[in-house]
Amino acid sequence: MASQPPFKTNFSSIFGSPYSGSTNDNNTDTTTVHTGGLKLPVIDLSHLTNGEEIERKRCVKQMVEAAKEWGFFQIVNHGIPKEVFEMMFLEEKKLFDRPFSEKVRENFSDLSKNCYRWGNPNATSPAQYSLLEAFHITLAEISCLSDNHNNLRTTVEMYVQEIARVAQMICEILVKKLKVNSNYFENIRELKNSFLRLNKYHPSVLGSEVFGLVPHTDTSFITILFQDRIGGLELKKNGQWIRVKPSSEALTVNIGDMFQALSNGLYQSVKHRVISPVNIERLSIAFFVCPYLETELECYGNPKKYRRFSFREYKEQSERDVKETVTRELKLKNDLADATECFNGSKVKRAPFLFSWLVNLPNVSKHFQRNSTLKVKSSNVFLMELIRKCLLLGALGYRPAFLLAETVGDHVLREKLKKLSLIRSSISLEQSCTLVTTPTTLLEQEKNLGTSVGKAIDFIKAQVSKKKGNETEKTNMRWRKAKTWSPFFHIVPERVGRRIESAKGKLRVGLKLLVEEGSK
Ligand SMILES: O=C(O)CCC(=O)C(=O)O
Ligand SMILES: [Fe+2]
Repeated sequence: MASQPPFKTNFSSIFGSPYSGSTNDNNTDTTTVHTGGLKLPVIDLSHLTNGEEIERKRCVKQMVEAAKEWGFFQIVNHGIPKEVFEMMFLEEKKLFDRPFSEKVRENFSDLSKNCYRWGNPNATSPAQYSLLEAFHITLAEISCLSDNHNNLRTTVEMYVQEIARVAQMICEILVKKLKVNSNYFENIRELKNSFLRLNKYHPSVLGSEVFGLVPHTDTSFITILFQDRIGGLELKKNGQWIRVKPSSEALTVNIGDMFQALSNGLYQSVKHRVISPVNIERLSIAFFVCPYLETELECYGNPKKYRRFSFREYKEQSERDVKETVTRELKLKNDLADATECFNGSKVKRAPFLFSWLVNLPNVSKHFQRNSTLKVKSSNVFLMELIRKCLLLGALGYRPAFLLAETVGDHVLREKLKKLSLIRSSISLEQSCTLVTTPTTLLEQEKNLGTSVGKAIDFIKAQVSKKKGNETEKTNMRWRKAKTWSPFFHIVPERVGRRIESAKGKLRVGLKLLVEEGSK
């Protein structure tokens, strides 16, 4: 019986069939992986136990620096025998090889209901879909693993024993630097909310825009990952995705949201993702050190970036974030469909030229991306145009511009539109507008209109400045900000995919909300 989840069918039922590898999302950002020059810190843990005091101190310093600078590091000589990993992988394989119909069954291996996850049923775009299946086993559940799978239980117990020892060492070092209450890590093996995640990534069959695991941060204090030799894990540093080299000797450690909060942002919970392997499967095992639900986290440092909050509170907030994002996403999709429909056909004839340009923008962008003979550098150029025109149209009082701003999804833009629309300009672009449909003619006409658009924008800027008195500089600054704003990271609701699975939200969003609510 087939063990693999029905990814293709599921994917097609969400996004339509057959999947062509091209979507309306400009958000996948899968191509910008840079590896040259940057090397993930590798920390030799043997210095902690065997080394001289000076070596021990150097090792501690390296780890703390890595947590601050990278939020990621690799550890070698951790003392876990390689047989432990081999046995764990064997059990993991056996588990994933069980028939799919069994794995989805409630109480499979006496595990809890949501322990087996695959794909992402809540994805609203292919870029939110993860081509993986995973078992999520909390420490509390290990002892419940059924006797029928005794090997699994004993192997998992052994693995957790070993990995928790290493986690204990790392957490103690990291927390010591913070001068906060270190009770959080008294006995990691007893933190029943901590969990193992067994991941199996399937070869990319749904197109290059679909991730193995969508970009996310971990909710944990720290996560320790063991992976096979296939690779695919990438982390984000200075705006670039960097590949983490797999190694059978090294474990990869990353800082999670809880340590970022505890350290008042000193340690970084860094965004990471997995690119689907090509023609091969990939296995990994992640151990997440998490507090008890009722544990209250208080950050170190002044001024405090985050108020005191419990882990439960954080998780619940995150779940709300996820729900809202999904609802918002679906609403935006419908809005865009409405807007497109509205401006297709006869109605479009009455629409101003710029608006039809806007509606066609995603297609235009794709067209030029594919056609290298045209001198358009990237879809960024088009998206910046989209923003500029949204602003302009909003300023001229066209309500649909709000819809498109919503679709772009950036609050700076929306706020700007709200303000600008109060100042009705007398400029009418409609006079010079004719309906256009093809990307080339659109661009040509846009070029012809270039100067008047520029003038209109200048006029609006002047109006805004006048209205705000001597706030011209401020306005210009906001304007520059809107112009340099990168749309990619706002369009991707990265919270949705992985976070739905793990019921967690974006630290930036989740904790910011907490701060705001708590700033009394
Ligand atoms: O499998 C990997 O390389 C990363 C897994 C991961 O990030 C996770 O499970 O949160
Ligand atoms: Fe992760």
